Amino acid sequence: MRVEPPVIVSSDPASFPHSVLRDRHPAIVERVLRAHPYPPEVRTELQLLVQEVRVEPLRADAHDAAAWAAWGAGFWGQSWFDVPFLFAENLFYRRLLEAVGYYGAGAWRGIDPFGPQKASDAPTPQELEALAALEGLPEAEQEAALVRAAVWGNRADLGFKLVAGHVEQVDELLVDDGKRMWELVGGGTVIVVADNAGRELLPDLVLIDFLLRTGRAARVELHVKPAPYFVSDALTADVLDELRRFPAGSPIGGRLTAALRQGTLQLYSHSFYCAPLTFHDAAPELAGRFAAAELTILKGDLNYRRLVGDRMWPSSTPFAEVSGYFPGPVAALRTVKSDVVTGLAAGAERSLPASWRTSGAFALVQVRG
Ligand SMILES: O=P(O)(O)OC[C@@]1(O)O[C@H](CO)[C@@H](O)[C@@H]1O
Repeated sequence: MRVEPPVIVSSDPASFPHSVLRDRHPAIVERVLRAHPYPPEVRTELQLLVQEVRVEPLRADAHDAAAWAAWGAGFWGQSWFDVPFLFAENLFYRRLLEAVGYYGAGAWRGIDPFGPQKASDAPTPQELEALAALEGLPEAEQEAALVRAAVWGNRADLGFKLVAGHVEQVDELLVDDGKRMWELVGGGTVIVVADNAGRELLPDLVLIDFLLRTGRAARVELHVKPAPYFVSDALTADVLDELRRFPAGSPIGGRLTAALRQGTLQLYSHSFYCAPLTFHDAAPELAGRFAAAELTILKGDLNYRRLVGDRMWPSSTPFAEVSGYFPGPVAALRTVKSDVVTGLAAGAERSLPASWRTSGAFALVQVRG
């Protein structure tokens, strides 16, 4: 049994997690304050959240106060920088929703604090056309192109772009198990666990259309977040917005809409997706879905961290070993935007630039059958 490295915290001022809490979270709040003309009491709550030194629980009347009290047991009252990074980030987004009254009884209930930001980063008609044109290629070429579009689409993460500025266009896949991914699908159910809306969700939808129209999947479940999260993560409303972006008469848009109506494409969500947990702790209902699927495709950096555990693994730790517990075949498609990496060849990282784990210039397509 491999000894697990400790769970990542944010205490080292030179570390990536520290920069997320110190720089990214205040920048996110700043954007939220600009996005909507929130009333004074909301603006005050948001400013207090940014200034908070020690993690505080949700208000007692929150619908999920008890769950959060348990997840944070042992952490309440500690510095934001000293609690696990995954917990701190999740709590930040949950507390942000509390501050803006997302679950409250008032008039701002259900208003997505990140909605205007998502809308301003919508895919262009040219991006839609380029993806639609793939249909003219031989199927093997479509398979390869769709995996690449889906993995690089993961760079369209607004939380990341907020502080990353211009991303180096290195476009290097450090691991490419794409072919193996296609060998795993044979006409059953495929689950796609979505990450970001907009420019990431678009290639994901085109991939789903390919799975369904070629019979590689009889049924696809698209898992979305139950609430606004990590700025640009996709909700049901974002999927519907995205479908409306396909021009009238677009075959892909038409097929996807029909698939939703027929149930061959099903939208699904679970509170787990906004909880400070890894897939090791997925609820039985969710784990059962993964077990029954022919393949689960996990999109994005955060889902990768949830899959292998938010730990500073040596990068040569075998991916199959750390994902072996996942209840079914799994493919992780992810642009590398945080410290957690597994599955590289021994010594491979020696030739990479110092910033390779967080620059968004590298990506992974990793599969465990
Ligand atoms: O999951 P995604 O959208 O690919 O990325 C989420 C992200 O931007 O946020 C986290 C840090 O705050 C990291 O996991 C990653 O950098």
